[in-house]
Amino acid sequence: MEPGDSSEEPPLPLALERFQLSEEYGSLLPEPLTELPEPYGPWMEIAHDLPELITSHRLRSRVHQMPHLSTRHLHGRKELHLAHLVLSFITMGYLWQEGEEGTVKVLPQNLAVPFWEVSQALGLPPILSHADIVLANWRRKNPNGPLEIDNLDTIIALPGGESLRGFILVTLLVEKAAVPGFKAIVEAVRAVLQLDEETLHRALQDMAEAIRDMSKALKRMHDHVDPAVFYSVIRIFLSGWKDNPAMPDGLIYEGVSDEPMEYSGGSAAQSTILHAFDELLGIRHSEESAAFLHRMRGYMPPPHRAFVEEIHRAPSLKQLVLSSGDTRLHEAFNQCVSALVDFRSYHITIVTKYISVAAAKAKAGRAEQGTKAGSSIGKPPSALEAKGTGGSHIFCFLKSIRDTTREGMISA
Ligand code: HEM
Repeated sequence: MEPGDSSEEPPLPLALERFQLSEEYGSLLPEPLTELPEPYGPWMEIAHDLPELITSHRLRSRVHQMPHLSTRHLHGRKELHLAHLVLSFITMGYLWQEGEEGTVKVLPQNLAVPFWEVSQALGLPPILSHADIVLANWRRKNPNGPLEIDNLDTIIALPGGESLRGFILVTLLVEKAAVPGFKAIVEAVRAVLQLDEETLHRALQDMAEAIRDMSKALKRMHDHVDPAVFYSVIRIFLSGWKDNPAMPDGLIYEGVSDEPMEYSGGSAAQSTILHAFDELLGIRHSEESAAFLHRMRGYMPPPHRAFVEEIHRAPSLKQLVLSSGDTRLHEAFNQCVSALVDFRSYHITIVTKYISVAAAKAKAGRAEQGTKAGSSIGKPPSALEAKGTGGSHIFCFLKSIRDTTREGMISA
C-alpha cells in the first residue's frame, strides 16, 4: 500500500498541483474511482448495500462476518481514497445503526485495523470526513456529461435517500463554485510577492465572484434536502465521538489500541477553501473559534492543509492593499470580505432551517408521540441538538466567525 501520485516536478511557489489541488477540480478528487480491486469485493458489497443494511438493523452482523482484509493490495491515491470512503461509511453505519442510545464502545478488528492503516497512509483521521463524504464521493452518470447535479451521483450512500444525495451533491456544487477561487488565491499570492497591483486587483475580483457563486450554489440546498430527513435521519451518521454526549468515552479501535480514541464527525468546516480565504484576507477569528477551525484542519488531506499553511506564511495581502492607498484595491478587497460575510450569513440561515427549526419540530413530534418504542432510525438524535457534527456550539460559533469576518474589512 502506498499513497502514490507523488509529484515528480520540482516544487513551484504555490502551484496548485503541489497540494493535490487543480484548476479544474479545486479540492475535489478528480474523477474518483468507483470500484476497488477484486480482493476488496466484501467491502464493496457491504458499502453498496449500506442504507438497506442499516435500516434493517443487519449491518453490525454483516460486519462481524466480514473477512479481515490486508490493505497491501491498495495502490495510489485514488484507491486509498475510495477505501477510506468505503470504510468510513461502514464505520458510521456500524456505530449509529441503533441510534444514539445504542452505540458501541469497540469497532471490531476486521474493520478497525484496515481503516486505521488506510487512514495512516492518507494522513486522514479514521472517521468520515468532508474529504470522504464530498470530495471523493462523486461520479458522473454520463462520463462525458457536465459536473451538474442532474449528471451527478454519489458513489456510496447512507440512509436518507434523495435528501442525502442532495446534501452531498449540493455541497459538491459549492466546492465546484469555489474552483476559480483557488486559482485566484494563487494569482493573488504571486501578485503580492511581485507587487503587481493590476494582477492583484483582477485576482480579488475573481475571488469575490467565486465566493458569490458559492453562496448561489449553497441556496440549492432548499431544492434537494428535506430538513426533517436531514435532521432526523442523516445527521447522526455524520456525528463523531469527540465532544458528543452520546459517545462520551470515544471509541476503541480493536487491534489498533486498547485506549479509546476521540474524533470529530464530518463537517464542511473541514473544507479547505474557507480556511484559505480567511488566511489570504488576514481574517482573525476569536481564540475559541480559531481553535476549533484549526482542529478541523487536521481532518483535511495533508496536502490541502499544507496549502492553507503556506498562504498563512505568505506576505500579508492586507498590508499591501493598505499601504498601496489604491481605492480600487481597497474596494476589491472589501468585496471579497463582504462576499465572505454574506456566505457565512446565508450558511447560518441554512443551519437554522436544517438544525434549529428541524430540531424544534422533531421535539414537538417526539412530545406528541410520547415515548413510543420502535425503530431508532428516523428517531431524531437529541445529544447534538445544540452542537454541530464537528462538535461545536453551533450558533455562538458560526456568528462569531461571521462577525470577525466582517471586522476584516478595510475602513475608508
Ligand atoms: C444542510 C446543510 C448544512 C448544515 C446543516 C451545516 C451545518 C454546519 C454546522 C453545524 C457547522 C458548525 C461546525 C460543526 O460543528 O460542524 C458548520 C460549519 C461550517 N460549514 Fe456548514 N452546514 C451545511 C452546509 C454547508 C456547506 C454546503 C458548506 C460549504 C462548503 C458549509 C461550510 C461550512 C464551513 C466553512 C463551516 C465552518 C465555519 C465557517 O468557516 O464559517 N456548510 N456547518
